[in-house]
Amino acid sequence: MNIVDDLYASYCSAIQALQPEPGQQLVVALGGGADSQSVLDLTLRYREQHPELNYLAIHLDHFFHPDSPQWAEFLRDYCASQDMPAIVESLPVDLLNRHSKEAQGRSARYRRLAELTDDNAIILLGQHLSDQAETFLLQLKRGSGPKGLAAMAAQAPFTGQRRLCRPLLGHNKEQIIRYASTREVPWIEDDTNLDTSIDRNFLRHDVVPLLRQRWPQFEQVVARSAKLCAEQQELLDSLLQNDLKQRACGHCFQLTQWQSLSLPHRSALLRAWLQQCGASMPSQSVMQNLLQQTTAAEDANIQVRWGQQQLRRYQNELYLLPLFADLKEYYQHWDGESELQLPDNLGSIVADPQQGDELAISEGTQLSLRLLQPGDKFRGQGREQSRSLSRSLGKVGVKPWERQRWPVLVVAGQIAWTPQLGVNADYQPESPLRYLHPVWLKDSGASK
Ligand SMILES: Nc1ncnc2c1ncn2[C@@H]1O[C@H](COP(=O)(O)OP(=O)(O)OP(=O)(O)O)[C@@H](O)[C@H]1O
Repeated sequence: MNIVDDLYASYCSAIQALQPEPGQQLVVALGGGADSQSVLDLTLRYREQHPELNYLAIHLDHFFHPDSPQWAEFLRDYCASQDMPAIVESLPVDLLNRHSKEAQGRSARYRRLAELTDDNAIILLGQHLSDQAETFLLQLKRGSGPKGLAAMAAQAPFTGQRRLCRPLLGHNKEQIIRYASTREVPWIEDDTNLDTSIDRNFLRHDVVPLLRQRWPQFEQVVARSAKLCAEQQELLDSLLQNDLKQRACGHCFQLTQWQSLSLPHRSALLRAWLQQCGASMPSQSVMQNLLQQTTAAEDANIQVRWGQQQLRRYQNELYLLPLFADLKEYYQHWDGESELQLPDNLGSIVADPQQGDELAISEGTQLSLRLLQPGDKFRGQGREQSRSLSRSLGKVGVKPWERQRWPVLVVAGQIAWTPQLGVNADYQPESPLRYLHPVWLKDSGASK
């Protein structure tokens, strides 16, 4: 089969595998290079036979190259000449030092692609066999396991019901160039792709050609390894599903019978849970630390942090939480009536005569809110003696990290009220004149 028919046959089977329904969006993510321009050309051919779908091309200009505005213009005109509906938009990226420019462009692009497309759109990307081999080698260089080495999937779920589809994944760069040249498809040559200080370009220009010289099938063979890794990962994920269902409940994870599992089993379960929660993956060393801590005694005070999240343990459960702000100094006056917004997603304090505890105050006294401090004492109603407020909260099941962020209402310098425990029996207002009814409205997620 010649390359023009061969590529089209692969394209058609990739799309058919997704069984698009009439009216469904087929979106070409257009970079402007030979790869995505070929995908666009294949899509135009497919449209002739399948007018029942909705077609769209999207190009997002990150201004990474001085010529990029001209490229955007060229792509807009080219799509118009082919009668292809197109969105060509600027998407500048605020570059952070931690990640490569390309990676940051990609994640900004994916976010915007999700916003610009229907919830069940099929988004077509131009990545091919040579990209796959490079991705595999990049993952190898990072020391990844099967999940990373699985590289790119021919089709993968994306946000909502959307799917990502890479119809060129079975063909290498030369074949795509041959296709584009034969079909007289114009494309943009980005000279930054020649910069071998970028890891991917180094592999593309200096490493893979050498490997192919010796082993002409190198890219195909690497793609097979990637596929095997993907299959292993899929199998592992399905084997873990049952156990995960029993252990995981949202952002909480049961450690019951934890010691009876092997170390790799524990590690795979924790990773699967974190992924299910949408958390960023911890590094190998953070993972090791976490595994060590989860096998410590049940009352061990586990606290493992990475990125913007932390894991804490309470009894036999692990909790995935955001990092908390330091609120030791937090102090806020309250008029006793209007809603008082607490910081760091802690919700608010309101007055609610239907639900609030009845707290007597004298006219003109100062009310203020702060968070629990070490040494705070509290005497429950009917109790003979005051005791540590933190311990009293612990007795009613408030978790240690919640206690550190627990609101306390102070009236004329005395702890008068705190959620869950109510009015402090040691608090004695002079000539009480009115009643407050404080209630804590927690934000969801504030004290999971
Ligand atoms: N600026 C962009 N706007 C929209 N989609 C893009 C853009 N850049 C790349 N893409 C899509 O993401 C895929 C992978 O990105 P990558 O950076 O590897 O592209 P590339 O190989 O440089 O671009 P091309 O496929 O256009 O040759 C591309 O094949 C294309 O489908």
